[in-house]
Amino acid sequence: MISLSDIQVVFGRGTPLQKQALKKIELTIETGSFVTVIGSNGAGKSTLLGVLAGDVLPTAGRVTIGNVDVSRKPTAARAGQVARVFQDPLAGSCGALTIEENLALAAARGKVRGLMPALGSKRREFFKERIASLNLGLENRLKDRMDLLSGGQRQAVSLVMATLAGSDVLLLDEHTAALDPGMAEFVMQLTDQVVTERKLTTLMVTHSMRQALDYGDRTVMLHGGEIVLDVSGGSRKDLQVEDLIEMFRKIRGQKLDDDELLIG
Ligand SMILES: Nc1ncnc2c1ncn2[C@@H]1O[C@H](COP(=O)(O)OP(=O)(O)OP(=O)(O)O)[C@@H](O)[C@H]1O
Repeated sequence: MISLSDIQVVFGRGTPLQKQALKKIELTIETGSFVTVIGSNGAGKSTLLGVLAGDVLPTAGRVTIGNVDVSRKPTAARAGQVARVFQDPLAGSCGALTIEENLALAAARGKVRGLMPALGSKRREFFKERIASLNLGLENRLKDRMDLLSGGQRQAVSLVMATLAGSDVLLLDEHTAALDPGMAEFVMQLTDQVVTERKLTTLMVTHSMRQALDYGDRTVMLHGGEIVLDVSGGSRKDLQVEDLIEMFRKIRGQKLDDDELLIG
């Protein structure tokens, strides 16, 4: 279970640019739940993921993951517990390393570094099997550099990487936003499969209202650093994309800019 209690994040405290990105967030997420997170630009979505990943330490409040208080633990100390896939396909892997080198690094996340096991034939075979399950033919390209892959291929490999260290929590930060619609759909289906098979507790930030309702079992809307909507179960099943957009409009109290959300 993940629990956020009274989480506040203030950036640039005491400067003219001071910004309270999260205000007294209270959120409990059951183990294995898949939560979609929506909200307009600057609502605090990425900050929320950052608080869970450890790269944003809260100004106040408590974060627990699996009953362990991680509030003051930096990213490296949570690396074996929390995996993250970013919007930019170049962000979560190293382009200059080969696919298998990236996989080896991902598998070592959260473990004591130093004497890393060499990439022996057993490990190669294991990586090959995992990559073959993507059905993208990448199992024959394990020695290719990551930066030779398309954005969609890279996101697919990033999802495999996210599962290698045995993390229970998966954070997805608009991880399909930079892909063309066909590839975005492929990566979403893969995401759903990975989350279900591995029973991962997942938070997915998305600007797509369709994705927010089609995937996962709960939807949370942030606005101005606060949770303004939290739906699951029957009331979520009854929700249509149009209803969500209407709620968005009401909460914002103004007309939405076209780039603030995607209807599809
Ligand atoms: N490192 C930082 N320093 C100062 N302000 C920041 C920092 N990171 C985020 N902010 C501010 O905090 C607020 C919340 O930002 P955040 O990136 O969490 O929003 P978001 O909902 O993810 O937005 P978007 O959809 O545009 O990515 C914004 O006003 C943003 O400008």
